[in-house]
Amino acid sequence: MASPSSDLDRERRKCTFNVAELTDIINGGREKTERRQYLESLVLNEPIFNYDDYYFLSREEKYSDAVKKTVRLVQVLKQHNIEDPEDYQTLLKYVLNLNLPIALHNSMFRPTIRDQGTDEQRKKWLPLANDYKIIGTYAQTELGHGTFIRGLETTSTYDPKREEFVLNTPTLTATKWWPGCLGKTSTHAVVMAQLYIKNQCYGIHSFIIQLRSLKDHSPMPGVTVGDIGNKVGLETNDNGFLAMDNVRIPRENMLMRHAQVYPDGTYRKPANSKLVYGTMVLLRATVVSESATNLSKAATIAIRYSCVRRQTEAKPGELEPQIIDYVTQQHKLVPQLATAYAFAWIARYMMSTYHALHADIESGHLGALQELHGISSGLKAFTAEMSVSGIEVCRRACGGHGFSAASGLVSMYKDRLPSCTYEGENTVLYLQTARFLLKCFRQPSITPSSMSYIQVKPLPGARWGVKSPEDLMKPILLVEAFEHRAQRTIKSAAQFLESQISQGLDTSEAMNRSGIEFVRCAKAHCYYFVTRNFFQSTALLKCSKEIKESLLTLGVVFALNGIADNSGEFLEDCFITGTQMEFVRERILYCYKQLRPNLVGLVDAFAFADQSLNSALGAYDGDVYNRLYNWAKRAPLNKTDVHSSYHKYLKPILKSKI
Ligand SMILES: CCCCCCCC/C=C\CCCC(=O)SCCNC(=O)CCNC(=O)[C@H](O)C(C)(C)COP(=O)(O)OP(=O)(O)OC[C@H]1O[C@@H](n2cnc3c(N)ncnc32)[C@H](O)[C@@H]1OP(=O)(O)O
Ligand SMILES: Cc1cc2nc3c(=O)[nH]c(=O)nc-3n(C[C@H](O)[C@H](O)[C@H](O)COP(=O)(O)OP(=O)(O)OC[C@H]3O[C@@H](n4cnc5c(N)ncnc54)[C@H](O)[C@@H]3O)c2cc1C
Repeated sequence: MASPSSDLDRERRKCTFNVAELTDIINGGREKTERRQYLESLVLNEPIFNYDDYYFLSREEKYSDAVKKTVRLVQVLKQHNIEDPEDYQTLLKYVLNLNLPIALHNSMFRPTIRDQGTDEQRKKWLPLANDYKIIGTYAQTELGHGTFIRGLETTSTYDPKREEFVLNTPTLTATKWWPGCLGKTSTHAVVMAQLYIKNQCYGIHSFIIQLRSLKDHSPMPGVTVGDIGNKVGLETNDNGFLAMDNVRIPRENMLMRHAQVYPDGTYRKPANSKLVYGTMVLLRATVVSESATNLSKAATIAIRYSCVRRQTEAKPGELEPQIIDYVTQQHKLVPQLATAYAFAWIARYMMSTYHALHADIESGHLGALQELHGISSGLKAFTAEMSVSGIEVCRRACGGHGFSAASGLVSMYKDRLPSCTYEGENTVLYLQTARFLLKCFRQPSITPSSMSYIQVKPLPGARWGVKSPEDLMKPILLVEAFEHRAQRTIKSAAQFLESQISQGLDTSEAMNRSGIEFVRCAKAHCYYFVTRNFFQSTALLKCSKEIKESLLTLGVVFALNGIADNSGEFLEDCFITGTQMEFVRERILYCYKQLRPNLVGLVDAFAFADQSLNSALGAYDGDVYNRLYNWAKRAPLNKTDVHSSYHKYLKPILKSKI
């Protein structure tokens, strides 16, 4: 048997490009790489951030361990004056392999105060939050409602006499349920509640509530709070419940940047009622980036392992091939790698679009709200869905060892799975994007330039200009196929809706009946958007010819697999012919062959620290079998040669039989 490490060494020698150059591209430049390395150096050598036995811990131990790590992380950040949120995100993404029990504090609580608080409120709360003197969460979802926010039942009633709001959980279904970090960690929460003034309801607004005493962490009077119990993954997080019984807060605790309640109870409504949903939009954009990072990790583990793992001698006596050399294995893993790169590029686009449109919104250009919502909803759903399914493909591609916790892929899958549900259930978000696409289809004036393609009506007899398999290496033709599919499905969804309305259905029922068409066109739009962005971004890169070639080939794999996996949608209007579909399959194989020498280089370029992968299968040195063996020996069941259950239960029956 060949040595696993020599297998990876050989793979690395075969790589045609400079891996460090690609790492810089992925990170966004040399300076960013150096910053990342500096941040890594601050934590990687600290024993507290060791994850070696993490997979053996119980849920409670995992939570407790995560709190310990969180506190140390906060100390490190303070010690080195690290305040830039980007640095914090870099640490979480590339270095620390866990969901912190302060995730919501940084990803939602602080941003909500920043975006929805007045200048005075920011001045009061942000220094406390930035310094972790208080820890907050975002409590919106209730037992009875998550998707339909307008249906939330928690009430916040203004008492003008005392200039206070009184918060209540009027029914069981009004109990806040699911908010991350709520159960045991947070001292404060932004609570979304229906605002009542003089018996009139003004809809959902945000209020800052103190949940726990800052002296001893016990729940505040009127507050019932706790953990909701075990769920799929996210064991380090204390997703919680919250019920409030006449909890009084000062008037100043309503976040009043957009809507105001004056001392006498006069209400001033926001310029747009959706401004209160802003933090969710930010987090949806963040999910795109998280989906990219995690799929990159999964591809790194599975591809390194597949170069080390050997199985089934082709001819008697010959060395068994590396499993990566089976084309079926390549067909599992190369598309995941291509998707990881496509998502890394779209994540960058999403974040810069978020910042640009958010700045527009801040300066009063509220038209940007629907554009940002339209783009971010679909991309959140699309990337979460493909990333989660891609992680599972990677896990299965590792065979039996993919089933072991030591692979790192089991917990990754479980921790990412909820991203299809939280921050807007995926179907619900696709439907939101579809609404926006249809609006653009009908109203050129509101269509942003990034979506102007929607205005071009697809020609009924349009045919794909691909004449040979070589043509499939041309980005323009690949993008054209996705553009055509998106245009056609948007048009067809609009026609379907109109046909329902013309049959006499009211708008909401017609929309419901059109839902499947809506989701179809939203997915088609997202595939087009991501493919187009991949080729556009890659074309702009200033890099070596070898890197550009590899990236373009990955783009072709992403596009061609998208066509092959959704072939019906391209064939049904005869845009693509059966012969062209054969070209597609042929070219996919060709691309796998082209990429084969560079697969390890392409995953090494993500530059994940071993600690952040926490995988016996995916470590840089490829020493898979020693790692698996040593890890198993440390399993709690192996602490003694004879387990206590032998003495308690097994011994009597074993003896009685002889
Ligand atoms: C390295 C850092 C890592 C950080 C990682 C952190 C990990 C954290 C982990 C988990 C956190 C999870 C947190 C949460 O889950 S918080 C709760 C999230 N909840 C949701 O997302 C709920 C989803 N529901 C909604 O968003 C909405 O209710 C809705 C489905 C969009 C419908 O809203 P509503 O009923 O008010 O609206 P209408 O249907 O009446 O639509 C009216 C028009 O408004 C448009 N609209 C809706 N939302 C928005 C928006 N946000 N912005 C702009 N416009 C919006 C909607 O499309 C309609 O437009 P139209 O033109 O069609 O009339
Ligand atoms: C791990 C995790 C962490 C979370 N963290 C937080 C948090 O920090 N803070 C917070 O406030 N919340 C949080 N949530 C709640 C989360 O945001 C909601 O669960 C999510 O928005 C989905 O809402 P729901 O549970 O009401 O699902 P439902 O809406 O009940 O969805 C069930 C099904 O109904 C369908 N459906 C619902 N409405 C429609 C519709 N209009 N059209 C078509 N189909 C529809 C959905 O597609 C889905 O198939 C978290 C949830 C999870 C799982």
